[in-house]
Amino acid sequence: MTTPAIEMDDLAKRYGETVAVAGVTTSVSAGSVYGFLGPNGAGKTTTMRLLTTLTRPSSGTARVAGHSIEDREAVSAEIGYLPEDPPIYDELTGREQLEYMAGLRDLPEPAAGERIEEMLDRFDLAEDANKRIGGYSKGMRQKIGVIQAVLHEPAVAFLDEPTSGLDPRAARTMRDTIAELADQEMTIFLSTHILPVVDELADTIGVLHDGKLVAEGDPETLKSRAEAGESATLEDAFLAVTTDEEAAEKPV
Ligand SMILES: Nc1ncnc2c1ncn2[C@@H]1O[C@H](COP(=O)(O)OP(=O)(O)OP(=O)(O)O)[C@@H](O)[C@H]1O
Repeated sequence: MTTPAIEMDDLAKRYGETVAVAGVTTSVSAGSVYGFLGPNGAGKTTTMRLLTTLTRPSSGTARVAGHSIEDREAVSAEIGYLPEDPPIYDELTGREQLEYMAGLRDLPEPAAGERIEEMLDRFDLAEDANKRIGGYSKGMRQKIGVIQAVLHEPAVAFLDEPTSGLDPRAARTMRDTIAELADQEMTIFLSTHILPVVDELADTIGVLHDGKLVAEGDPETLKSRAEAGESATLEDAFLAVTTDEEAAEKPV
């Protein structure tokens, strides 16, 4: 059996009184797409920040690409991360930003340059690549953010709402690209509120609610658990497992 790309063991994070992640234990197979769902405030971003070593757990452990998240340097070398607000410089052009990232990652030339051009082309950015990012639309910034997260072909890519701000054509390109990267054995940890995206791409879905993993399985299994029967959608399944039972049981 191959080592999982991500392993979490009772991973938890508290901010004062707030329990953001309440002890999550699971693993993600290498080369798979893991769809990470949950209502606002469920703890998805915090989990991704823990796995990408941007914040340290209050308790519990995790391993990413075989390295403990305590070893920031080792994990960083193996991952790419698209956060909600991608770190890009307004004063650079799109091409310069990607070249800068390739430099930080020590990517060899000419392969790096070729990959940058291929990605710019794929995301319809070639014509604007020499313009400053400061003048880019939200969708164009998002494309640069995603490209720089996967440019170095990391073992594991953490993508937070990768289709955010994208028009339908660009969103299609994004979904195709994610599927292609997974085919090339990249593990994709995908957090989004857009359920059809997860339904289409994810091999496994995990649903976080109040910091706890309340459901996990492949899309079809999750749907079959929803009460709506055979016609159940992922939305039905999501709503079923994230309803706050205490609140629902309270008399009105
Ligand atoms: N730096 C922080 N300091 C204090 N509380 C925080 C911090 N980061 C997150 N939290 C709290 O932890 C909980 C989980 O937040 P998190 O951002 O991880 O949720 P999320 O699932 O990503 O939500 P969304 O879907 O809205 O992005 C929330 O109650 C949030 O207020």
